[in-house]
Amino acid sequence: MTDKLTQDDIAPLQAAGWTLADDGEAITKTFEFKNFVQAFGWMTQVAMHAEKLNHHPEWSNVYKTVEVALTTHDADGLTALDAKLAKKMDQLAEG
Ligand SMILES: C[C@H](O)[C@H](O)[C@H]1CNC2=NC(N)=NC(=O)C2=N1
Repeated sequence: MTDKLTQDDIAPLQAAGWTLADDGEAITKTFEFKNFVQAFGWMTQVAMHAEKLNHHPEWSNVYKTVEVALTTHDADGLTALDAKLAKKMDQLAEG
């Protein structure tokens, strides 16, 4: 099992707009797109990466907004997999 992230690992994610949950066990972010197709297209791309990583987001979509929470259930907290998926999500949202 991957080690838990330290505050030093989490700081750059917070700088990129991710919010640390009060219990420290998840990071959250709200992604806003131009329209539903952009939002759902992004979710589809992220889903392929999540499956490849075997690490899956908790998320919900309303029209052009996607609310995301990342945590590693197996570790009851944040691990490198969450950081990796968060970065991928940011990258795909920019492009
Ligand atoms: C059996 C399977 O490998 C595990 O359940 C994986 C699947 N996807 C997962 N996704 C997330 N976010 N956390 C996990 O602990 C996790 N575990």
